[in-house]
Amino acid sequence: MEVTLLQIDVIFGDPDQNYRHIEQVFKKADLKPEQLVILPELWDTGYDLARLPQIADENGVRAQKFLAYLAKKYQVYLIGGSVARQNTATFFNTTYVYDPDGMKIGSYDKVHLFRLMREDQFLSAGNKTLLFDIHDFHIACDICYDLRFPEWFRKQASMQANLFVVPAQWPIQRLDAWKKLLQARAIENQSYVIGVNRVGSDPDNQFAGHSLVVDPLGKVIKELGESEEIGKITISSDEIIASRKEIPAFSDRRPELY
Ligand SMILES: O=C(O)CCC(=O)C(=O)O
Repeated sequence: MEVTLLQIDVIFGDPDQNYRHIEQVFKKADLKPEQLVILPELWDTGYDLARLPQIADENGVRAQKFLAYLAKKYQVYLIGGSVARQNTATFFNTTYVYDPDGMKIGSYDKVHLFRLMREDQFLSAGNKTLLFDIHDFHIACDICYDLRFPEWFRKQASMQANLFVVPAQWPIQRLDAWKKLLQARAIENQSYVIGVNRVGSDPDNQFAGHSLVVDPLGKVIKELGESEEIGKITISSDEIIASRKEIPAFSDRRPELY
């Protein structure tokens, strides 16, 4: 499966500009039909959480229309990073996923809220997994801070996930943790992990970039830099089968002891 990572900057609190920017990025991304395309976290508003009542997307209507249009126009599978979604008086950090006909595959609300960036004060947490098949991969959607919760990933792996996609706004001062956690989740679940981070800064943080693709052995097979960049890679489910055959860690578990 061919994958395109759209590592972009996000303009703080300005959805109109961010929508325009993404349209431009798609134009120059040289996308091929049936590819998987991935955006970063909160690409519409950034972390302007205090202004969510003014700028969040009511019921995600605008984002869903836009992402469906892009998926159909470019004939790609699209994991649409995440957007700030308003549901009456409540706000969520929500991923939408589309197929090449522009049909929605599903949505995911970020489950673990990141206190350091005040998500707990402004957002509500989701409580459901999102798993779906694209080509021969069983994909789980996670968002940024979810990466710190191995139990959550293991639960998805036990539901047959073998590719984890993690859109993020991960700050640069914890770049080491970003890379190591992506690798750890890949190794312990013998799965691919793809992290798509934003670049640039907002009033509180500078973001790390370094979007990463990690193979089921934990090897980094693609790493982007610290500027806007379009990353491309081909991944194969044969690698998952081979690594699980060589080291059958799933069947060697002793759940009765844990
Ligand atoms: O866990 C971290 O260090 C970063 C998490 C984060 O930035 C987020 O969830 O938005």
